[in-house]
Amino acid sequence: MLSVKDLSYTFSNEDPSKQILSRVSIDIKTGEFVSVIGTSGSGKSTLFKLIAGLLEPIEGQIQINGKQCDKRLGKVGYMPQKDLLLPWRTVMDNILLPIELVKENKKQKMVEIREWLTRFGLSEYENAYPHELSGGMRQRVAFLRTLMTGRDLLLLDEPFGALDSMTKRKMHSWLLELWGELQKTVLFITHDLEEAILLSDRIYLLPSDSSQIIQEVKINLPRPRSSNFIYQSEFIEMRKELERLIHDEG
Ligand SMILES: Nc1ncnc2c1ncn2[C@@H]1O[C@H](COP(=O)(O)OP(=O)(O)OP(=O)(O)O)[C@@H](O)[C@H]1O
Repeated sequence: MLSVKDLSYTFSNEDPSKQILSRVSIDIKTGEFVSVIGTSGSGKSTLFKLIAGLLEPIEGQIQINGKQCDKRLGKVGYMPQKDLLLPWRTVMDNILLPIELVKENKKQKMVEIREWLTRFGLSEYENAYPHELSGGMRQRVAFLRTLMTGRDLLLLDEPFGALDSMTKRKMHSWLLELWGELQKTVLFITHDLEEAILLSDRIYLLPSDSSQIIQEVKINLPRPRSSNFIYQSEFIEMRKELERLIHDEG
């Protein structure tokens, strides 16, 4: 579904040697859930912006569905780190944004969105404004807006980073159930190792120094998983292994 090959990027035109990403390669198969972890500033969000088409690489290729994709904007569902809900638009109008952009039939989509809002426990908030929502609710609205792009590949940039641990656990169960049902392909940024192991089929570890290579870890743990899975010995072993890798990398 997604193939990134030898991707390099720098924000500095004066000093091209100051690369944020250097020859990064990743592959995501259809239906996979893959996380990207790495220290702050290692270039995770930059990688997502490159895949989404908001930035252009200085080197390397990005293929979506087997095709080299130079015009990538709108080809993937992208949920940025900040939820970016427009404060002057209601929940419904925020979710309708991607539909307005491609000039689809809004009335038809509203019926579908109302069904999703009910499933997301937000049916009473259709006409609420973002400031009236809790953090978890805002993330669900932002996720629903990403879903409404209709894209099969979703890039989720640290969607639960700002949530308290109880809400986060609820959101994990919610996302695991939804992912199982929707059969979307997900690329997910997180700083939380437990979250990465619980949700993912594989994890990419982005190096803090762009001269080093990206590492890949397979999460060979059975599915379906629930949020209680984190207490099982195989999960704890996996976490130890990941911590060892991160420690060695540092
Ligand atoms: N628009 C920009 N102009 C210049 N430098 C930038 C810009 N955006 C990001 N950077 C720099 O690029 C590097 C990578 O940033 P990026 O946001 O991709 O990191 P990240 O791994 O997602 O970090 P975090 O985990 O803190 O979100 C950082 O050093 C950052 O300061």
